[in-house]
Amino acid sequence: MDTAGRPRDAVVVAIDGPSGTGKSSTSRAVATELGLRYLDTGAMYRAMTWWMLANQIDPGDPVAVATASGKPVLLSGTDPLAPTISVDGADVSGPIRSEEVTAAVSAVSAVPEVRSRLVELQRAAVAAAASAGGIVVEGRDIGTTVVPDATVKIYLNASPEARAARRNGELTGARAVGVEATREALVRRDAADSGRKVSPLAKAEDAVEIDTTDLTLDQVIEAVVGLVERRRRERNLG
Ligand SMILES: Nc1ncnc2c1ncn2[C@@H]1O[C@H](COP(=O)(O)OP(=O)(O)OP(=O)(O)O)[C@@H](O)[C@H]1O
Ligand SMILES: Nc1ccn([C@@H]2O[C@H](COP(=O)(O)O)[C@@H](O)[C@H]2O)c(=O)n1
Repeated sequence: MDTAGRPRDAVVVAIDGPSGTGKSSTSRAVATELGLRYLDTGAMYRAMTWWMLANQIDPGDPVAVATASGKPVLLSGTDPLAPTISVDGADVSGPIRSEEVTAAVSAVSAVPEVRSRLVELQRAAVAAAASAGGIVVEGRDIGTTVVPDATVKIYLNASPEARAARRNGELTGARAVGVEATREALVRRDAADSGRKVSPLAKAEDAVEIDTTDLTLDQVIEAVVGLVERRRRERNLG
C-alpha cells in the first residue's frame, strides 16, 4: 500500500484546466490506452445543477442550493469508453450539456455544501478504482483538492481563442452562437471558476502544465501517456 492506502501499482491521474482545453477527450483516451477508469467531475457538477433547475431551485440562491444539495442521488459510470451520469436513476448525460445548465453551473459549483458532497463522491470513485489499476479524474480542483496525492498531475491550458474555436466546432443548430460569443462565455465561466473562494480552478504546484493551443489532440494524449508511464517506471525503481 502507498501512503494514501492505495495498492502500490494503482495510478491516479489528475487532469485539471479551464473549459475547452481538451480535458475530457484527453482523459478518456489516456484511461483507455492505460487500462484505467475515468471520472468526469464536471458532469457531476452539471448533474447537480440540472437537478436544481428541474426542481425550481434558483442556482443563484446559495442558501437554497446548499439546503437541497444532499437530495439528488448522483451516480457516475467510470468506463472511459462509455462514461455515464444519472440523477435519481435517470440518465442525464444529454440534458446536463444544455445552455441553461452551462450558464448556471458555476454558481452552483461555488456553494461549499455542493463541493463537499461531490468531492466525497469523487474520492469514493477513486478508492473504488484502485483495485482495478487506477483512474483518470478530470476537473478544476483535482490536483489541488480532490486527490492532492495523485500519482501524476496535469494542468491543460490553451488560448481563449483556440478553446472557443474548438467549443464552437461542437455547437450545432440553434446552439451555434458564433465564436466570439462562445469565447466570451468561456472567459466568463473561467473567471467564475477561478475566482470562487472554495477550491477554485487552479494549477497544483506539482502539476505539469501543457499548453494545447498549437498541439493536436493526439499530441496531447501522447504527452500525457508518456508522463504517466515515466512516473510508473520511476515508482517501480523507487
Ligand atoms: N488539442 C486539440 N486540438 C484540437 N481540438 C481539440 C484539442 N483538444 C480537444 N479538442 C476538441 O475540442 C473540443 C473540446 O474538448 P473537450 O470536451 O475534451 O474539452 P474540455 O476541456 O473537457 O472541455 P469542458 O471542460 O468544457 O468539458 C472537442 O471537440 C475536442 O475534440
Ligand atoms: N472539479 C470540478 C469540475 C467542474 N466544476 C464546475 O463544473 C463546470 C462544468 O465543468 P465541465 O468540465 O463540464 O466544463 C465548471 O465550469 C465548474 O464550474 C468544478 O467546479 N469542479
